[in-house]
Formats: sequence, structure tokens, C-alpha cells
Amino acid sequence: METLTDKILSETIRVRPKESHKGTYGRVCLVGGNDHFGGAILMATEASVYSGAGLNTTLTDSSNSVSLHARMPEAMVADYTHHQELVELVAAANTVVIGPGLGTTATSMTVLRTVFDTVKPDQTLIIDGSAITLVSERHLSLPKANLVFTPHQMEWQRLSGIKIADQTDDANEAVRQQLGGIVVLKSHQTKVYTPTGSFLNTAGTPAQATGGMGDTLAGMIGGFTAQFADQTKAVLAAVYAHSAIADELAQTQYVVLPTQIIHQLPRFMHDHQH
Ligand SMILES: NC(=O)C1=CN([C@@H]2O[C@H](COP(=O)(O)OP(=O)(O)OC[C@H]3O[C@@H](n4cnc5c(N)ncnc54)[C@H](OP(=O)(O)O)[C@@H]3O)[C@@H](O)[C@H]2O)[C@@H](O)CC1
Ligand SMILES: Nc1ncnc2c1ncn2[C@@H]1O[C@H](COP(=O)(O)OP(=O)(O)O)[C@@H](O)[C@H]1O
Ligand SMILES: [Mg+2]
Repeated sequence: METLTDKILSETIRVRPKESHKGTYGRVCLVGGNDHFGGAILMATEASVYSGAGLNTTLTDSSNSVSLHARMPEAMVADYTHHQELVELVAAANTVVIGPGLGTTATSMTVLRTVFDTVKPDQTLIIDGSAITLVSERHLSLPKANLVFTPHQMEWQRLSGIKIADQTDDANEAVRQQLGGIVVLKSHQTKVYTPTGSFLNTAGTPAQATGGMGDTLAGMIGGFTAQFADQTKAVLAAVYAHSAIADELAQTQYVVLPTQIIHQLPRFMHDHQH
């Protein structure tokens, strides 16, 4: 297993060409946030916007739209129960993030099915949080797309059937091969299993152990994969940056908030562009 270093940042984060516009930097669609978990999709959206994705659209419960607009006028917002709108917006994206705060109700399931039925093989689909739980519990078949799963250890237990104590590299990689795509197995030392090798993230701090930290990572992976061509490197760079920013903040903070990591992104990416 290879240990991630800041080399992944300079290999991934490109100096922006002068001749470019918002379309150059990708379209991200973020789907989630029920009437209890609005904060989750808000943080994922903010992370994608601050990562530099050119266009961001959030599909969520209608009760979240005012707070989302108030906090982030840069993002567009639509109601995820409007079937046709959901289909059209997902179809127009380069990257789709589904799951932060989605919940596990009948509405959550309908939204997830629509997204799975709509995505195409050339799109990147990041499956996080409740979406992983739903896929596991309802035995949903996965769509053909560039899949990125971002489970914590319990979500991985649900999805893979491997108990947390038995989550060895060999066992995890075997399930990744069956699923296809990339698995970001989150813990105090996140491991990323990809078709081209496995990577260990030794960056990160217990100051990160707070709700919304994974929602933020999902949004960052969305923003990075929408902008940077090499999808595996984009995922690895997002994982590393998320923890490296937290390590910087933890030098003077007892706890690091997800939104504080988000707000450091433009400065951090500026310092590591190549
Ligand atoms: N502000 C918002 O809107 C927020 C909304 N959120 C949204 O909530 C939804 C549900 O997601 P979830 O992660 O909170 O719940 P679930 O999937 O039941 O997992 C928890 C169970 O797993 C266990 N566990 C074991 N190992 C673990 C590990 N390494 N990391 C973490 N957990 C671990 C853990 O064990 P325990 O804590 O009991 O020791 C517990 O039994 C999802 O859509 C998410 O986006 C949250 O992001 C919060 C902020
Ligand atoms: N002790 C820790 N050390 C380093 N990183 C941690 C620690 N605890 C949690 N994290 C990170 O915080 C994130 C938690 O993700 P997740 O459990 O999905 O959060 P949420 O769903 O509340 O947003 C992961 O990226 C994980 O690696
Ligand atoms: Mg989570």
C-alpha cells in the first residue's frame, strides 16, 4: 500500500489556463439533504463550490432551498422530488454526488433510483452516506459509471458484508473488484482502493471527528473530479487535501469544523497548484 504525500496535490491541481470559462471546470450535481439533514448537503455543496467546480447544482428537499441560497448564492437549487428536473440536471452533470443527508425513507429511495437510472458511463458518480446504506439494505444494482464509494467503516460493513474487525486490505480489495470503481474507506487512517493500487492517508487528526466531515469530503471529491481529468488522482488529492488542511488548523485548534476546512480550500489549492 502506497502512502499519500503532498506530491498528489502538485500532480493534480493545475494552474488554470487563461483561456477558460466556468464550463471548463466542470458541472457538479449534488443530491441529498432531507428535511432533517439539510446541513449535510449544504456542506457538500459548499465544499464543491470552494474546490472550484465551475457550475454547481443541488437537488434537495424543498425545505433546504432558502438556507442553501442564503449561504451560497453561487449554487443553483432544485427540489429533488421534481422527477423531470432531477433527470435533466443529473444528465447534464460531469460529476454527481449522491447521499449526504439523503436519509433512508421512500422518497430517498425514489431519488436514488432516478439518479441510478439516469447516469451514463462517462459520468463520475460519488456514492456517500445514506446512499451507501440504501444500496446495501435494498440490494440495489449499481449503474455503469465511474463509481466512487465513500463509506465510513460501518457503511462499508453494510455494503461489503465485511465486519469492521475483519476489514483487511485483501478482503476490501476483493469487494472493490466486484463493485468496480474506487472505494474511499474512511477512518482515522483512510484507505483508498482503486483499480491501479491502494493508498493510505496518514494525514488527518482526531480534531476532525465531528458530524459533517464526511459530507464535506464527498463535496470535495465532487469538485476535484469535475475539474481534474485523472479521476483516480482527483479522488486521492481530495482525500489528502481534506486531511492536510485539518492538520494545519489543528496546530492551533482543539476541534476543526468542516466549514473551516472548506473555507481554506481556495488558499490551499492556490499554494499547491502546478
Ligand atoms: N448536519 C447534518 O445534516 C449531518 C448529516 N449526516 C447524515 O446522516 C446520515 C447518516 O450518517 P451517519 O454516519 O451519521 O449514520 P450511520 O450510517 O448510521 O453510521 C453511524 C454508525 O456507524 C458506526 N461507526 C462505526 N465506525 C464508524 C466510523 N469510522 N465512522 C463513523 N461511524 C462509525 C457508529 O458507531 P458509534 O458512533 O455508535 O460508535 C454508528 O453506529 C448520512 O446521510 C449523513 O450524510 C451526518 O453526516 C451528520 C451531520
Ligand atoms: N480520528 C480521526 N482522525 C482522522 N480523520 C478522522 C477521524 N475521525 C473522523 N475522521 C474523518 O472524518 C470523516 C468522517 O466521515 P463520516 O463519518 O462520513 O462523517 P459525516 O457523515 O458525519 O459527514 C472522514 O473523512 C474521516 O476520515
Ligand atoms: Mg458520512
